[in-house]
Amino acid sequence: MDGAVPGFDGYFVPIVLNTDRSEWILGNQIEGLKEYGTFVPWEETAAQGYIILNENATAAKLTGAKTELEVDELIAHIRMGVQLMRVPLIYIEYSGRFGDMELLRSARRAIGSARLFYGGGIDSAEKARLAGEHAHTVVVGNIVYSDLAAALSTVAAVYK
Ligand SMILES: CC(C)=CCC/C(C)=C/CC/C(C)=C/CC/C(C)=C/CC/C(C)=C/CC/C(C)=C/CC/C(C)=C/COP(=O)(O)OP(=O)(O)O
Ligand SMILES: O=P(O)(O)OC[C@@H](O)CO
Repeated sequence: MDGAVPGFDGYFVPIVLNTDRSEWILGNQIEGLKEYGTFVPWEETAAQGYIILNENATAAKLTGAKTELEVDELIAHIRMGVQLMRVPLIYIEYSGRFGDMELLRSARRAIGSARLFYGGGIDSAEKARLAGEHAHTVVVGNIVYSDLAAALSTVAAVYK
């Protein structure tokens, strides 16, 4: 619940789409809303359909995510989020390693009117460029702490 800090431009609330553990689909979110619901800036807040595809990521272990998704399963998860749950964005999460760009390409084809976010293993401009070919938004994580220059180089690679 550390993210409930006022003053940011926006807030994303993740809903893990590829887990059977209900606390990561709605349980923790409801607990959060019980505590902070009155203060949430709804105009700047959106749900995020969160699909975790690296089995070694902390988030995958914590949530018991089913990370081995075939293309048709991935597309079904995206449609569940975008078409049935109406989330405005899907986050393909590979935190800790660079992901499968063919899967990302398939995700983009299925995304409809939602936005596609990608995160995981972006440590160079080239990897950012590859992910940016399919994702609307590329998220940079650990490289910010280990190599700031490389992290900054990703910006121009995506916004070209
Ligand atoms: C009042 C105010 C300003 C509010 C703004 C915030 C807001 C909208 C609050 C509303 C209340 C609410 C709904 C809160 C959400 C509560 C909550 C905790 C929901 C669960 C979120 C969720 C489903 C998360 C799943 C993903 C997950 C478990 C991520 C963990 C990430 C993690 C531990 C990463 C570690 O990364 P790292 O150390 O780099 O390791 P890896 O390399 O292995 O990734
Ligand atoms: O640390 P990395 O592997 O860049 O991952 C970033 C992001 O996907 C975390 O949500």
